[in-house]
Formats: sequence, C-alpha cells, structure tokens
Amino acid sequence: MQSLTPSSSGINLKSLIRTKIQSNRVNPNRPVIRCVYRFDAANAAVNTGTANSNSAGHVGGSRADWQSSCAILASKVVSQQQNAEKSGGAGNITAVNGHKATMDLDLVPIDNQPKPLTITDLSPAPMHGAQLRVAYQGVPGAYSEAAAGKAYPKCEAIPCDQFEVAFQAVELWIADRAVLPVENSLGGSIHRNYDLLLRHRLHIVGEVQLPVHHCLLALPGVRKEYLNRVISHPQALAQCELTLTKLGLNVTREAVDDTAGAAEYIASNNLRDTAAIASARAADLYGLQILAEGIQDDSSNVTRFVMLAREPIIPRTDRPFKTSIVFAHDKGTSVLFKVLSAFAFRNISLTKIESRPHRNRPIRLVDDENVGTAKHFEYMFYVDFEASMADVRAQNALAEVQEFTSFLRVLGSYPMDMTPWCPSRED
Ligand SMILES: O=C(O)C(=O)C[C@]1(C(=O)O)C=C[C@@H](O)C=C1
Repeated sequence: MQSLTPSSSGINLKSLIRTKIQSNRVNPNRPVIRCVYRFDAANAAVNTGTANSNSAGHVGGSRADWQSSCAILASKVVSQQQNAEKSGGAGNITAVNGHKATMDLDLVPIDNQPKPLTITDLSPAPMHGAQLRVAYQGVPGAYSEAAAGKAYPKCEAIPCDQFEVAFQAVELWIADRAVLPVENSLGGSIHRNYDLLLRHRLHIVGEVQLPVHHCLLALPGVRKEYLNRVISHPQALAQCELTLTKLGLNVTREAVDDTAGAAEYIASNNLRDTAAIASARAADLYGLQILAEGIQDDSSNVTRFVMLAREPIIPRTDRPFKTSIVFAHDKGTSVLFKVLSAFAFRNISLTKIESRPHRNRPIRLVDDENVGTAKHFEYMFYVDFEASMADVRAQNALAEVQEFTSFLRVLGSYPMDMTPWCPSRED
C-alpha cells in the first residue's frame, strides 16, 4: 500500500516521541497517581470489566489493567479518605467496591488546591473543562474524523498517519481518546486494529456506527474518460468495487493510507489522470470536484468505530451495553462450541466473531508416527456480545469461558450505539 505523507498536521511516530520528550513533565491538568493495591483480583477484574487470565487460567490482571482499575478505585478511596479525615476518623480505609484495599497512595496534586479525583475525572466528559483530544487515523476529511466528531461532538480531532500512532497518542497522554474503525458492513473487519487492540492496553469505552457515502473526486475540469487510476483506502476500494466497474472506468485501483489523504495527494500533486474515493467533505477541503457520489456498492454502507481510552468505564445495566473480549485456547476439544454455549445458555446474543493469527504461536504441530504431522493454525478469537459486565449473566459466562481458555481479556464493556438509523449523507 502506497504511503502518503499527509502534508497536514497529522501526527507521526517521530513527532509523537518528540512531543512526549518535550512535555516529559507531569501533565498540569492531572494529579499524578501512584498506588499499590492488594485486592481481590478476580472480582475486581470482572467488576471493572478487565478480566484477564494468565497461563494458569487464573483470572489475574496485567499491570496495565490493574493500573486502570487502581485509578478508578483510587478515585473512590481518595474521596472516602478525605471524608474520613474531615470527620476525624482517619482510621483504616473502608472497603471500596467490596474490596479491602491496603494501599500506599501517594497523590501529588499539581495545582495549589488539592482536590480528590472523582469518577468524572475518568469519565468521557472533558477533563476540567478542557476540550477532549481525540486521535484518529487519516487527515481532515477522513471518515474517521467524522466518526470522532460523532462520538465526541465538541472534541479536538487529532489526525495521525497510522492506526498505531493513534494508540500511542492516547498511551502518551497526547490524546485522551482514539476513535478507530474495526469493521464495515461491506468490506468486513479492519484486521490491523484487531491486532493492535491485543498489542496495546487501551480499553474500548464506546462505539459509533457511521453511514459512509463515498464520492469519486478529481481535479476541476477532469472528465471520467481522462482517468487511468483510482486511489483510496483499501476498505473504500472494496466498498465501491462493483460500482467502479459499472461506471465503465478503465482504471487501475491503488490502495493508500486513507480516503481524504488520497484526495489531498491528488490536489497537492495536480494529478489530472487520477481520481480518489473519499467523502464530499474531502472534496470541499482539497478543492476537488465530485464526478459521482454515493458510489458505495450498497446504500446502507456503515463502518463501526470503537472509542479507546486509558481507563475502562464502569459498566452499567441501565442502557444497552456491548462487551468485547479476546481469547485463545491451547488444549481441549470443541472449545469454540463450549465458549459460545456459555453465552447461548445464558441468553446472551453475540454480534461479532473474528479470528486473527496467534502471532506468538502461529502453528501447533501434532505428530503421529502413523500418518505424519498435523499443522494446526492457532488463532486469537474476538467476540462481541450484547451484555454489560455489570450483568451477572456476563460475569458468570466469562467465569465459565476462562475454564476452557488459556488466555482471556475483556477489551471493554460499553454502551451500544443506539442512535436512530438514518443512512443519510454523513461524511
Ligand atoms: O480512510 C478513511 O477515511 C478512514 O476513515 C478509514 C476507513 C477505514 O479504515 O475503513 C474508515 C471508514 C471507511 O470505511 C473507509 C475507510
């Protein structure tokens, strides 16, 4: 895939590291939390949706998961501690979330008025009135930018030149959230982001489903018969495959990093033989004409994006929730059936199953002196199901699943996108 270096202010890895080095001081807007907790990992993990099983199958938690759980629990403990000190009964901190917490909490308030962290400090609302910074892959005019705006209407959208960079922007506190595409109703899964979800420790805290209306863009005055090349994001090319053929274009199709980047590339290089598949907004931003619009192969072309954060949200049961997990197994038979039945017998619907190569163990060999060696491809399995981790059915289902799996992690438990369905033009 041709990589276009966006001329806009897209973040790339070098600028990310430079930014972090320059600002390698405590973020003035956020107290620094250092906490050491001992608490009932299994319950805490399931309650805060960060269940994770290590090789022994014990529900334990990675450091990142516990840090995020700590952050949430700390916010509650700190307010309790403050109350206890006010009432003179400093004593032992009572249990939080049902967990006896023994901690050495060293909270270093940055501004001159020490104030306890509250759960709202870790919620999707902008911190202390600041504008929420949301990283996305692409340049202005990309559908991911539109998704960021739908997810967080008043956010500051930060373009990144790679999906990986958006993940790192959140991990380095350069952004507060990332909004990334994971699947499209015509093109299927964006596998790169499934792999990155596993590699990084961010949490899915929401989803948005964005109707995507593709346009064929070219420089002003260019006619379709002049074209010999169409460039765009591979997903966009896949979503318009049949229509491009029906348009009778005699063109090669080239994949580039993102749709709006393709439009920007044509404009900045004055390419009169090339068209881009991108949004109408990209046409406005980069001064291109729309040769054809609504060229996706189906009018209900929708891309699902997930919103990622450093901390999980507290699951609730007062609105429709979805939970995303990833698991692997290394022994046993009919494991997938057993895992899926753990949800089916509790009347929990699944909305997605995806399998991706198990990159740490891609092949499992089974030697048999009589018939030879079986080579089994090993997979990580991603499942989305329609239940909140606050729902005891989901907790019991995961407790059962961890018995069959060698690895289990909750990627997030978050509100479903229930916005009205209007596949009108949303660029
Ligand atoms: O290239 C863009 O505009 C993007 O936002 C990326 C992306 C994707 O990765 O699937 C997002 C939505 C569309 O389905 C097409 C492309």
